[in-house]
Amino acid sequence: MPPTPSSRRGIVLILSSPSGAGKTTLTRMLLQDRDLDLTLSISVTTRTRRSSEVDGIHYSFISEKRFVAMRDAGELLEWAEVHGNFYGTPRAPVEEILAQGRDSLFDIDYQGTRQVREKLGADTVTVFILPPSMKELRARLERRAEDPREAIEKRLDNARKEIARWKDYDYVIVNDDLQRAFDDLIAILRAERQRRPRREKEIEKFVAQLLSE
Ligand SMILES: Nc1nc2c(ncn2[C@@H]2O[C@H](COP(=O)(O)OP(=O)(O)O)[C@@H](O)[C@H]2O)c(=O)[nH]1
Ligand SMILES: Nc1ncnc2c1ncn2[C@@H]1O[C@H](COP(=O)(O)OP(=O)(O)O)[C@@H](O)[C@H]1O
Repeated sequence: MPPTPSSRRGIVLILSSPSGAGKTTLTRMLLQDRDLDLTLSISVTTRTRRSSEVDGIHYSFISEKRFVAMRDAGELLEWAEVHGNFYGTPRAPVEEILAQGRDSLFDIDYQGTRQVREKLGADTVTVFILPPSMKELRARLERRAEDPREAIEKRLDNARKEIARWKDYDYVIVNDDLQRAFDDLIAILRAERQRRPRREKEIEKFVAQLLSE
């Protein structure tokens, strides 16, 4: 029998970008494509919920007290303070998906990316999304109209610092045309799934069988 996709090692696909560059939009597109079989890691955050967000789907919105308790109990795979709020990735769901040889999708910042890479090494694939221009970044944040003015200004202030981290990533995509950016992401995922080290065990078995014919 040819190797099945589920017999390889799972990948943690990480998307990062400055706020407004489009990682949430691209994440939603990836999740809508059921054939890709990606599972979103739902972060916990102390940030206020936006009107478009649903608790437990986009984030789990928790108090700072609860966040600190989870962090101190070792329940977070990584965590960071971003734009004055705490964000973290619950560890257990990610471990479960990886153990099944399936892939998780993370929408986290560069500080969290570094921590995950230290812990999961070669099982991580990291992609940085850039906006086509600073003017367009501001326009997208204003069009999204989900944050108060001060929050938008804070995100724009932080954007230059975040953009400077592009060299920490395996891949960089400029999100100008959305469909083009999405197609590039899928190409990255497909190629990464075929990498020999992720499929070593299953291919070894398959080749042994081929050679025995
Ligand atoms: N380290 C870390 N960063 C996160 C996590 N969840 C979200 N973030 C990042 O926090 C930043 C702010 O996210 P959010 O409040 O949704 O704002 P947005 O980027 O403007 O949509 C983004 O850079 C996210 O990638 C997490 O669990 N851990
Ligand atoms: N390629 C694109 N062209 C135009 N608008 C876009 C593009 N990608 C995303 N947007 C819009 O920009 C805004 C910010 O995108 P979002 O995905 O929320 O960014 P992030 O999660 O990185 O903060 C949203 O209103 C989204 O619809």
